Amino acid sequence: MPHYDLAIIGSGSGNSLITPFWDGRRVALIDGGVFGGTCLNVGCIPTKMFVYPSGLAGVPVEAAGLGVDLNLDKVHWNGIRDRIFGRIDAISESGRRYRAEEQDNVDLYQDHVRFTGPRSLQTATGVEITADQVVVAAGSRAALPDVPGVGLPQVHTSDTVMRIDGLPARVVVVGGGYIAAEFAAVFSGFGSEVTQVNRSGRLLRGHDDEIARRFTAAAADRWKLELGWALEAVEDSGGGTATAVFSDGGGRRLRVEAEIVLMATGRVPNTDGLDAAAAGFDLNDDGTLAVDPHLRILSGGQPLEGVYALGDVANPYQLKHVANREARVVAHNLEHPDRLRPMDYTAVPSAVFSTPQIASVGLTEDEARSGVAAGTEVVTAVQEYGTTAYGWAMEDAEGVVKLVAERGTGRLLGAHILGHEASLLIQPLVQAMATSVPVHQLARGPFWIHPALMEVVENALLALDVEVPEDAPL
Ligand SMILES: Cc1cc2nc3c(=O)[nH]c(=O)nc-3n(C[C@H](O)[C@H](O)[C@H](O)COP(=O)(O)OP(=O)(O)OC[C@H]3O[C@@H](n4cnc5c(N)ncnc54)[C@H](O)[C@@H]3O)c2cc1C
Ligand SMILES: NC(=O)c1ccc[n+]([C@@H]2O[C@H](COP(=O)([O-])OP(=O)(O)OC[C@H]3O[C@@H](n4cnc5c(N)ncnc54)[C@H](O)[C@@H]3O)[C@@H](O)[C@H]2O)c1
Repeated sequence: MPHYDLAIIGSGSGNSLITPFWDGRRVALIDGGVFGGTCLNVGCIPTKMFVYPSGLAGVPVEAAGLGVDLNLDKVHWNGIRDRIFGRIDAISESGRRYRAEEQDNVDLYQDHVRFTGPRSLQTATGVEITADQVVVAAGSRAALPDVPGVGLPQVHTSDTVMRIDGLPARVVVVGGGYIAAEFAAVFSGFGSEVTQVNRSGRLLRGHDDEIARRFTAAAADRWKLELGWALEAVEDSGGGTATAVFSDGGGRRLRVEAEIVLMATGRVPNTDGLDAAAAGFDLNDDGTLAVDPHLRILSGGQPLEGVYALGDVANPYQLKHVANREARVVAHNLEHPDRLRPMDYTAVPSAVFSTPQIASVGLTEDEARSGVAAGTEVVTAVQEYGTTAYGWAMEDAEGVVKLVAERGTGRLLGAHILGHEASLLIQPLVQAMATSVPVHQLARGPFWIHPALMEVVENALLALDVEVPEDAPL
């Protein structure tokens, strides 16, 4: 039975745990899927590599409003696809080869594995592995609705839809979250006829109401949007197409035929395949592994020494930058068991790379108004891109920055941006929240370049009705 100093389940964020510290120590890296995990192979990276050219395909429409006539001649889907995966597949394979063939101290097991105890594992092919320390970085997977027809070849998840052959004429996108928003924009930008169908009456429901409402309206301007329909079944319509059938719960049916039905209905943590019960691991209600602030897995409410979890299998964010930070914390704690460091989740931002783009950090207005300690006053400011000089240059009628702050202290509680490069514009606000810089200091301390689009953030900060100390920068 091979014994290791460290066993890691998952080669996504888990792969980065193998620092030079482990040279000369024995490490087992175990992954039953494609080497490199979700973000590299089927997640953040390929999606954004489709988002960017899809955005370019939309430039003629934007340019026409500014007096520049451009024509879109053709979208080479297969060429784009092959360029993307030509790069990604090579990175995955070279990472795999490095661990499997070039690092003497690392054994790569390309196999599924389950726990037989907190520090003992068994692979699907029967190899028993034990280790002094263990990290579970097993990620999450797409959750498919339990309806007839989900197994049809026309039905895809984000795992498979990026590799299809040829740009589909019609796509049905089921869901109203991140993945639905991004793929609806990608396919519609490239010219597919997209119908997005969502159960509830609003897209991106976890976001601030103002942003979700504006995004829902913006989406309806760009592609067909059907709200308030629950998926009942997918039927084979013959000729390579399928029909997604939805119900409004009151006897009405919606039938949408398309070449591709994309299920973007959430992701579930991969805890079920690990036999967490055999190891005695505690689970949260959402199925993630329960961990302490040092990211040690809990068993009966107590942390297990040297047994850690990180990423989608252990946090509710399902974001790569969160998994990366957790990996740095776990890497430190594995190497310094006598000086454990906690994970800090202050000001976790996220972005939806749709059209328009959305970025967000901290509390929504509703959360702030219901959650902030009694006696503190919440103030908000909404600033449209179109009120700034750069917004005029763009003729922007959609972009908006919404800020939520505490009046007395000037503490920024949340920031929500919809529009061009929202994921970039939000970063100074993330910085301010992470380092506790109050609104008056951020707005008036640094210079803000004129007339950059970033002025919309400066103006939103200045518009917040917070108390400004007398000695604040002018
Ligand atoms: C379409 C899409 C787009 C996304 N875009 C973004 C984005 O723009 N920005 C962002 O921050 N996040 C994005 N995400 C989320 C991001 O990809 C994940 O949060 C991140 O990849 C999670 O990393 P991880 O290390 O926790 O898990 P993963 O990278 O999923 O790694 C887990 C690995 O564990 C392996 N594994 C699981 N169970 C077992 C087992 N029992 N035995 C052996 N191996 C096992 C799997 O094969 C997998 O390779 C996106 C996700 C998707 C699906
Ligand atoms: N840019 C990014 O950071 C990015 C991009 C993509 C994915 N992600 C991560 O991946 C995770 C998963 O993305 P997602 O979009 O699949 O999940 P999500 O949780 O964002 O949205 C799921 C959607 O599916 C709907 N839904 C769930 N079950 C359904 C059913 N049976 N029938 C119809 N609709 C149903 C929900 O109402 C919701 O609108 C996200 O939470 C996100 O953190 C991040």
